[in-house]
Amino acid sequence: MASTPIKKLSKGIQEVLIFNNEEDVSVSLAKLTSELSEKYTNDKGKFTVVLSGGTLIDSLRKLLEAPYKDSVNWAKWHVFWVDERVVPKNHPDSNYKLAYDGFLSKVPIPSGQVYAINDSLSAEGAADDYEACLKHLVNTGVLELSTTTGFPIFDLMLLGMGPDGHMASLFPGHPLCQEKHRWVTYITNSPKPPPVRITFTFPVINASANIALVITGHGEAGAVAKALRPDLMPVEMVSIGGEFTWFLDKDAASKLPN
Ligand SMILES: O=C(O)[C@H](O)[C@@H](O)[C@H](O)[C@H](O)COP(=O)(O)O
Repeated sequence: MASTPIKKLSKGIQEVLIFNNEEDVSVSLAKLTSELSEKYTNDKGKFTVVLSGGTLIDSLRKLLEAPYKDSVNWAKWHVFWVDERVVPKNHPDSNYKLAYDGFLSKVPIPSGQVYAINDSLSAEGAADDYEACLKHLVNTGVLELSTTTGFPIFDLMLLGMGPDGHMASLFPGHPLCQEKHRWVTYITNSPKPPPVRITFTFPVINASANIALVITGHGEAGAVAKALRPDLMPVEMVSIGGEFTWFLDKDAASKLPN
């Protein structure tokens, strides 16, 4: 049974659906995911899905119930992680373990189509290895590349956002947010523990065909309000082909972070 949003907003091309409670979010997320699974499976014979950690996995629980558990064509799913903590796969901090225990162990996705990180490598090695895995999957036809950007296109990314506004392991103000070339990179000083992680970069996130950003609970309310503030200042609407440089004195810049 689908649940109806109590409110709809839009932010540019992004649609924002607000539900009465987390249960309704979960119901609606299952419906969207199963519809996209059917569409991509029918069109291309496969469905590439990217998971995050956090509360997202629990929000996927309705997919484990009727009608989805038996109607979704799980054999066509290919599962990836937008970010992963560099810990053994059986460690309590592992996003793989979180997803396996709460979701993947309960549906018949072939194990060869679940792409966990190599947990025997360093962060740098694991990021290189995961990027090589994605490139191999491009060569075997599981993933396609965007003809405009050259980055891999995933059918659906299921993402969360932290109270500080981070998504994947891309934290506000961190230089990794500026990465333009790598598909997968690593961080050794994540503000959210554990500190050592690998993460997809923004160009890969931006190449995805669909993103469901799932945010529930009071903890993230401040970050949501900041990200969705309705009023763009006129200066934020300027978009030019050449360079646009701000010249500020220290007083004018005094309320900026750092
Ligand atoms: O490995 C991680 O830390 C997660 O992938 C992370 O990016 C998560 O998606 C957000 O922190 C939101 O987490 P919550 O849903 O628990 O707020």
